[in-house]
Amino acid sequence: MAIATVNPATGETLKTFEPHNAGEIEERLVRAERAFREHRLTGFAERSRLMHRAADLLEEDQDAAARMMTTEMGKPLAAARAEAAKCVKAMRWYAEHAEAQLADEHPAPSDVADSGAARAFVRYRPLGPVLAVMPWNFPLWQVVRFAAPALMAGNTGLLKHASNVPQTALYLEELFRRAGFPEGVFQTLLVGSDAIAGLLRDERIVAATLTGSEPAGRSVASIAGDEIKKTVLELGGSDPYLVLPSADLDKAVRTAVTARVQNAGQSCIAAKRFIVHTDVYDTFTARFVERMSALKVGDPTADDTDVGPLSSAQGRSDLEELVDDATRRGATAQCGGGRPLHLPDGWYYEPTVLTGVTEDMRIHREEAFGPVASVYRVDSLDEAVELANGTSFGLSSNAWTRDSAEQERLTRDLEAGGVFFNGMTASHPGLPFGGVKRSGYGRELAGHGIREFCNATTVWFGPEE
Ligand SMILES: O=CCCC(=O)O
Repeated sequence: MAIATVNPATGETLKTFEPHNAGEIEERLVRAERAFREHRLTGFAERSRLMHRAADLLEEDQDAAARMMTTEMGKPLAAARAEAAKCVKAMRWYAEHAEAQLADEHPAPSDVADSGAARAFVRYRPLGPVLAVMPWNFPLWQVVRFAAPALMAGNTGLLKHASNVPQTALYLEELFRRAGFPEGVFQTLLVGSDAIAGLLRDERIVAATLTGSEPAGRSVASIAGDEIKKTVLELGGSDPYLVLPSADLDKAVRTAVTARVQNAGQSCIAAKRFIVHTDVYDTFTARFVERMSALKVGDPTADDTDVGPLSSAQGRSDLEELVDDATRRGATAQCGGGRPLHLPDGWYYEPTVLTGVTEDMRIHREEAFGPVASVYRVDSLDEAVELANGTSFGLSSNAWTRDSAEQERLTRDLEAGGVFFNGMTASHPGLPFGGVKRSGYGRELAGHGIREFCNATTVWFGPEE
């Protein structure tokens, strides 16, 4: 895939970029390693000062950065502005909390004595240059949620961003440089995915993080595993959204729409499978279809647009195939189900609600990366849990119930990295984020995220001290 900015609203190629050649990649690896030697020795106060500066700069750039994202991957401008603001918040959050999160840990005195030590503690030390392979769907946020903790911990970062967001990738490198981070602390590699294997095998790269598809995760994890290098993987999701009889139905319907069509449905944590108890199924489905049909699909730069184009022609045809497969096998599109006729240019797809989805349909098993919801009817909580867990994914989950016994049961039984009650899944700097099963492993954000790329070093002093 060429490294290029192609406007998803028009299909027009706006700018193309030459990939870095072998020499340019080598220069960046040298710089990353050299920068790590210095950066690991800087204190938290200095790193925090620089991270705050990066946050301030991004805040000043919010509008321009948002326009860049909208042009490169098609999200509505308001959503792009919100993404930039979320990055600012996360940078400030790590600037303020990293030191406490990486403070020395002191084991129980009885365990220290039992180990024969006069004293012992755990220190979190940085690992080195980390490769970040990142996707286009949240082109700033996916990177910042890696970079803010990684840089605050004393690591250096090398970004291989998706090939359709090169301007955002270069902007991020420039942002950290303008903030004052020394040369080499954060760099963008303009390379295709064919360069990833070589980077992972390079001894200067010590670890990797990837947000992307399951095949991409498998490939990165297998090479990194072969090299005995730590990885964090955040892969796809097909999050369930349970609606049970005690739900506040108005809120459950309104939130369901946002949860499904955020980012034109191109979010790993978007709710995708709506599992609705039979007592409220008819009302929920009718109101959900009504609201999904009323969404305004169109120009992502217009203020009143709810749903922009999908990011690529390929993304749209993948989605079309899933929906066509389902309807061919007997599912019903209660609304949508195709391209909006009034938008012949650009990669638009209508908000779609499918009912009658069955196990033999691809959409039942695969991630629908676009504004397409599958609604299922269930007769009991047991059936809802079984259906919710009947997927290879386990990123997050949502449940609408005001019954505390049901909440307890779902907290115990839903196979996912998150269980969100009476609201929709959203990431937050202070809450760990990640999945189980084929949605990946490891955690981003919060203290869990910053410690992923640290060496938890046991420091032990014998009695002779
Ligand atoms: O695509 C997954 C990440 C979405 C988010 O963090 O809001």
